[in-house]
Amino acid sequence: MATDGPSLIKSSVKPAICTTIRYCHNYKVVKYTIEGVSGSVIVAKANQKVVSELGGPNDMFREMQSKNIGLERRMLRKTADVDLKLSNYQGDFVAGAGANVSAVAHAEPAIYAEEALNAGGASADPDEETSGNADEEDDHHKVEVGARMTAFGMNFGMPYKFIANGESQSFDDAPEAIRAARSRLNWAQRVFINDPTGYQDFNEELVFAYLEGQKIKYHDDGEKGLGPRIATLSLGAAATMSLRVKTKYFCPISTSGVFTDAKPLPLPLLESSGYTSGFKGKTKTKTQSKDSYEGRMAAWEELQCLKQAGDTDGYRRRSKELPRELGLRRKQADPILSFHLTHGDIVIMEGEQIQKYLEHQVEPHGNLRFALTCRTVLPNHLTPEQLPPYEVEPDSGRYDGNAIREDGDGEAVTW
Ligand SMILES: O=C(O)CCC(=O)C(=O)O
Repeated sequence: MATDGPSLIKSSVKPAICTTIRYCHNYKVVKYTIEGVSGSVIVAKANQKVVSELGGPNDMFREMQSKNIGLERRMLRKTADVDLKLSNYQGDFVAGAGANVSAVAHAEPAIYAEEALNAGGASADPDEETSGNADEEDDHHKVEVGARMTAFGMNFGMPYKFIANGESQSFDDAPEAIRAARSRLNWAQRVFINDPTGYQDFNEELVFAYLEGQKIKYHDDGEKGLGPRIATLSLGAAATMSLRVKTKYFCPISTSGVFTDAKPLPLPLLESSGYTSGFKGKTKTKTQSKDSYEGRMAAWEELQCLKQAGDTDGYRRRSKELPRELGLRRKQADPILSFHLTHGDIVIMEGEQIQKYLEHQVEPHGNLRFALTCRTVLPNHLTPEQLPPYEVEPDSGRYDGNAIREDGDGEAVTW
């Protein structure tokens, strides 16, 4: 297992991941690319100069606690198109559902701020195994009407489909910290990804506030109608973010025991997720080699042939038979990547395949953490009724990173 270089806190990075590090504008920018999955996960670690910059993370964190920004544990919107994914935003329930977090944070903002930062830094155990949750894919079918989101949330700009219509607010009326986060995250995608052709202005910002014990369980952000880049600014307490391969791509068998027809991901990625090709399984009479990678690949190719030949019955029958023949057992993948996020850090997930093949969870460690996540909601994906009653103006792009520019930003180091 590799680590991301000299640092007090080590990330857990499995071998199928390539790590590149460079230093830029006082951020340590760590880029993870994953074998067989296009795109990348970029973690930009902020230093003291970054967090104390005028209008930067410290000022934003203070403002987020001193203004009422409408954070609530919101009811999940229940419509046919989001039904299956509602649990993306469900998790552990806390007392006082529906309460307004600003009121809590208002009580003693300064103490709260300090406690949250200290608790996050001191209590986190980044090398701890992330807890293997029950299969969230299955939870999708158990969503109850009236369920609330895990954390306290508020949305700005374009509406986001997990937030009820009419509950998003214009950036124009938002506190400065919200607008500043959007601007900084737009800057971050320009500077840290450095691919002008892929740039799309973020037009939506979902703010989550996590109080003690709240977290967001494994989910993906790959909803239809979103641009391929998602960027989050962390404020306050530390957190551990983990990514793992989705169960259906780790083990090609559905909950109902049918072969899930997707080309197997590269073996090193599966092995990094805890898969052992051709493990020895015991039957009553003999020890058999089961669930080999070659077997999975051959099964997938067989199904492609049946599909191409238009043999629907054969396809259906073999889809049911193959899991047993191959000795497949449904199993959740181990995380392939876990890293520690602290106050001021930025995470950018870039590329559709990151959302397609992987899912992520975030577990805060302190008393108060804000996650300000920006996305690009493609306007033509929304119906006229779903469009907000206000214009979402482009980000005026005020943030330019000049106050934290460093001479001689280092060469990238890759391994
Ligand atoms: O809390 C975070 O850092 C990320 C939140 C998240 O995963 C999401 O908004 O989809």
